[in-house]
Amino acid sequence: MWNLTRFAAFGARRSRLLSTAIPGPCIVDKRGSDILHDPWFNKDTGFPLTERDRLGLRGLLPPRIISFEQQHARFMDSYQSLEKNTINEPESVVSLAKWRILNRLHDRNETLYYRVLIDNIKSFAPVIYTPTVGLVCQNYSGLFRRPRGMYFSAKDKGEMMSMIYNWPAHQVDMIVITDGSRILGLGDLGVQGIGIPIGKLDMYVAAAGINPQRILPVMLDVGTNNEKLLNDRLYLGLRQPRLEGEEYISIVDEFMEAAYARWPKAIVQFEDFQMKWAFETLARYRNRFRMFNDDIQGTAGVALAGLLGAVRAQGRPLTDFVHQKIVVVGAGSAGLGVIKTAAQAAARMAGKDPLAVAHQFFLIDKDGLITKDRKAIDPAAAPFAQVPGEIEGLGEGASLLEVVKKVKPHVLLGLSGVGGIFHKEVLEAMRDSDSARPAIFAMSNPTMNAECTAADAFKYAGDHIVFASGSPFKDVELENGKVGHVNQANNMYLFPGIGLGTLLSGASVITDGMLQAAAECLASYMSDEEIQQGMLYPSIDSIRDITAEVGAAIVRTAVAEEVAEGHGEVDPKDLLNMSKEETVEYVRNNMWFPVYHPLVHEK
Ligand SMILES: NC(=O)c1ccc[n+]([C@@H]2O[C@H](COP(=O)([O-])OP(=O)(O)OC[C@H]3O[C@@H](n4cnc5c(N)ncnc54)[C@H](O)[C@@H]3O)[C@@H](O)[C@H]2O)c1
Ligand SMILES: O=C(O)C[C@H](O)C(=O)O
Ligand SMILES: [Mg+2]
Repeated sequence: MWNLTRFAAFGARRSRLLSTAIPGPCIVDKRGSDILHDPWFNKDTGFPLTERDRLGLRGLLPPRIISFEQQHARFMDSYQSLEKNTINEPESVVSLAKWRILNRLHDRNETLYYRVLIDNIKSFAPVIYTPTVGLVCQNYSGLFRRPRGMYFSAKDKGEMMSMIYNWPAHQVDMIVITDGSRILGLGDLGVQGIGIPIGKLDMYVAAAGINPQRILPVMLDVGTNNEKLLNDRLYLGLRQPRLEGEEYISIVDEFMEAAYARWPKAIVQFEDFQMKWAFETLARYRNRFRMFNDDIQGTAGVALAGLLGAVRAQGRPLTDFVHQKIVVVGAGSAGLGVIKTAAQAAARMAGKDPLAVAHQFFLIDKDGLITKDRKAIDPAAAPFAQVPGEIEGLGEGASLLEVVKKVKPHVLLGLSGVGGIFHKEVLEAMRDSDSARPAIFAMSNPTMNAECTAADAFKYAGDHIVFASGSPFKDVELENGKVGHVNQANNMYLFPGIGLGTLLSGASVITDGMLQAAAECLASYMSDEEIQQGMLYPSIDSIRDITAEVGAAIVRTAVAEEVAEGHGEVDPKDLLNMSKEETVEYVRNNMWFPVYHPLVHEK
C-alpha cells in the first residue's frame, strides 16, 4: 500500500548502520480526496503546489499553502485558547475538551499530531495518557466517533487468522493488547479499555519513535463483569459475562497465533489484564514470543529505579538497599512484580538468595498484612509472607497503620488502586521512619486512585520526604519556602525503551536480564545533585533521550545473552561490534520523527 524509502548517507556499511537516515519520498497508492481523508498522508493546507498537481489535489484545497511550522503554531494557538476559555470549568470537562481537540487532529493528520505531541510531551502526556485516558475509557461509548486499532471478540473465535489481514499496514512492529479487565485503578471497563493501548502506543511514538504506521492497538473483548456497562444501552462491547478458564485462554492463544503468523517480528505488550491472567499469559507466552507484561515487568523496573534513588537520597551507598524496610501496599500484578524484582536486586547486592532478603519486605493487600498464617496465599506472595509476631504485635491481617507504626519503614509504596489509602495518620506515622529521607510512592492511577496526593504527603509526612506518584501532580510549595519535588513513577519511563530495544536487537524473547539492565539504566540516569533535590526520575521532557539509553541497554543485553537476531540489515555481529555509545546512537537514529515526506503516487 505504501513504503517509505530511506536513503543511506554513506557508502561504508558500518557508518551506514549508524548514520541518520535522510527521509525519502513516500509512495502512495491513492490520489485526490482519498489522500486528504487518510491521516497518514494528509498534510491539510501543507501540500505544495507540485504535489497538488501530482496527486490530483488542485482545487480540493484553498489556494494558500501553509507551512508545517505555521500549522503547528495554529494548532497550539487553538489549544491555548481552549485552555483560556475553559479556565472556570470543572477539571473533567477541561480534560475531555483537551483530549477531543488532540484526538481530532490525530484522526485528521497524524504527522502534525505526533509533532505537537513530541514538542509538548510534558503538557500533552496527561491528556493522551494517565490521568485523562482513564476518563476517556470510562466515557468511551459516548465519545466514540470512529474506531482505532483492532477489536477481536469472543464471537470471532476461529476467524482471527483471516481477520488479522484486515489491518491495512503491511508491517507492524508494536502491538499493545488489553482485555479491559483492570483498566488503571478503575476496574473492568470491557471494550472501553481500548483507550489504554491507544495511549500507550502514542507514548511509543512520542518517546521511542516507533513509526505510527507500524503500531497496532488491540482490544480483546471477552465480555465484561461490569454490571453498569452490561446495562448501558450505548455500551459498544459484547453484552455477556467475561469468558473464563479454557474458553478465555483459547481466545488469547488464537490472537497470538494470528498476530505472529502475519508479523513474526512484532512485539506484543500485555496491558491492564486482571492479575490472574496477567501472570498466566506472561508465563504462557514469554518463552515463545517477543512479549512482556508492562504492569508486572515495566512497573517493577521503574519502581526499582526509584527505590535505588531513595537510598541515594538518604546519602547512603547503594549497597544499603539490603537494609531498607519496604512496605508494599497492593499484592496484585504490579505490587508482586515490584516486590519480586526488588528482592532479586537486594539479593544480588547481598550475594544471597532472594528468600534470604524477603524479611525486609512487608506486603499488604485488601485483607491487611500477609503473613504465613494467610489462608490460600498466592504462590507469588508466599515468599514475602511475614512470620506472625516476629515484629511484636504484628500478626496476620495487621492494618496498614499498624504496620507503618511498628515497622517504621524506609519506603511506603502503594500499588493498591485505592485512592487516599495513605491517609493523614498513615503519613504522620512515616515521620517516625528509620530513614533520614523517607520515601512515599503513591503509584496507583489515575489521579483519584493515587494512595495520597503530593500535597498531603509533604504536609503530613514532612518536608524531608521524597515523593513519587503514578499520575502527575504539581510540585508542592513547602512551609520552609522550598519546593517539594514531585516525581512521576510510571512505567512510561521503561516500556518505550523495552519495546524499541527489543525491536532493534531483534531479540527472540524478552529476558529478565534485559529488564534488569533497563531498570539499572534508568536508575543511573540521575545525578547525585538531582537525587539530593528529591528528583528520582528525569523530567518527561527528556523522554526520547531516556528511551535511547534504555533501548541501548536492552539491545546490549540481548546481544550478550545471545537472544538478539538482528534487525533489518543489522545482524547480531554488527550489534556485538558496536560500542556502548554507538549502540545509543544506533537506537536514536532509528527513531521515527514526524516531518512531511514528499508524496509520490504509484499504483
Ligand atoms: N505507576 C505505574 O507505573 C503503575 C503500573 C502498574 C499499575 N499501576 C497501578 O497500580 C494499581 C494496581 O494495579 P494491579 O495491576 O496490581 O491491580 P490488581 O488488581 O492486580 O491488584 C490490586 C491489589 O491491591 C490490593 N488492595 C485492594 N484494596 C486494598 C486495600 N484497601 N488495602 C490494601 N490493598 C488493597 C488487592 O488485594 C490487590 O492485591 C492500579 O491503580 C494501577 O493503575 C501503576
Ligand atoms: O497506564 C499507566 O499510566 C501506568 C500503568 O500501566 C497502570 O496500569 O496504571
Ligand atoms: Mg497498565
